[in-house]
Amino acid sequence: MTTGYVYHEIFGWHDTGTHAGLFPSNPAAGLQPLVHVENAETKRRLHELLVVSGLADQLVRLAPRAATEEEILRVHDRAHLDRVRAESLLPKGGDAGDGLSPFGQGAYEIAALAAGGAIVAVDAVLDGVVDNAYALVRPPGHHAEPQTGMGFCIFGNVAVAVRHAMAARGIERVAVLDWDVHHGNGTQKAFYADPDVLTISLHQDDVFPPRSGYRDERGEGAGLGSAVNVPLPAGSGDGAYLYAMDTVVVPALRAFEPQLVLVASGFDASAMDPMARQMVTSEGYRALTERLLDTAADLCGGRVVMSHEGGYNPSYVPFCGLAVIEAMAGVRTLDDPFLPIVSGFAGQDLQPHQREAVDAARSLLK
Ligand SMILES: O=C(CCC1CCCC1)NO
Ligand SMILES: [Zn+2]
Repeated sequence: MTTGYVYHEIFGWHDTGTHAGLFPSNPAAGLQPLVHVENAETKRRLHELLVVSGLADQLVRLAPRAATEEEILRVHDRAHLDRVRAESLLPKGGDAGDGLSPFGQGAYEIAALAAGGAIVAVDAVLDGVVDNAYALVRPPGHHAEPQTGMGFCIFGNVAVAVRHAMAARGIERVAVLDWDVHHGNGTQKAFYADPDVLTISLHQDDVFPPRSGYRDERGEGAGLGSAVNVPLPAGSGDGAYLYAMDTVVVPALRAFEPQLVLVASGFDASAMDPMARQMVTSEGYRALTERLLDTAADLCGGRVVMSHEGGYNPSYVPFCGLAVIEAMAGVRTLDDPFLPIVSGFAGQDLQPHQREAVDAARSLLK
């Protein structure tokens, strides 16, 4: 398989500041300065592992381009775009819209490059330059809604790429699988009434955004049934995620018959992530990817594009990302040194309450 790879060092220059958004430094309250949890390090280390492992040499490097205003406005309101661009001109930047997502000067251009990076990956797959592609972009996008950024996301990178595939490339049916541990609310909202875009989100139940991603969020109007949510209990590991993949995601994709599949690929469901409480291992992510690629091979010539979202452990995200991109390229390089530890955690296999949660989601499939 030929796999495209989008990355640019400037993604590491997106400045999210020295406080965690939620807890700005406040000496009187005992809050010391803290590098924002969404920082460059984790993505940079994934990129460097791809290079050092030799996998990067087996990928087709794709240069990102900036998404145009027109492309961003297919998803977002003019007011949101203009506000981000205006605050991005300020020496101390601004915030994506929820007060938790600070950005520095120049953030507009970097966020436009992230969305454009997802577009470039889609074009390379649709043009047959590569079979599939991974866009290691930053800032992430899946929480950004049409009117506002949210949860460290400025523009909906995946949503912008979906709209590009449909409006500019004539694709009629697109499926989005979001396996970031947090609900893909932004992507869901962009297409909630659209029967031609299937959004599927696997996420830890009720973590972020608060009270979002419940099973009964299934779409509206003509889009009813085109949103699928699989909230998983805290502690869900490889067994639960693969059961959800096999019994909900794959059947939903087969019923929808997409012409293109995008993945909002976050690694914060991993066993070592600070921002949630799941237990997925690198081999779990590899297996999820292999199942998705097998399904996409049957449905849409294997056309799969992944766009990077969350994932905050700088030691483990690199090995999770390596496993996914190895599966996409059909090669193996370095073993995950953490695997013996995390795969040994009790509860990696499917637990009864996790089976119940997945079965409840499956019962709502149309
Ligand atoms: O990884 C993320 C960011 C989640 C955080 C945003 C504010 C608190 C939790 N979203 O996918
Ligand atoms: Zn996340």
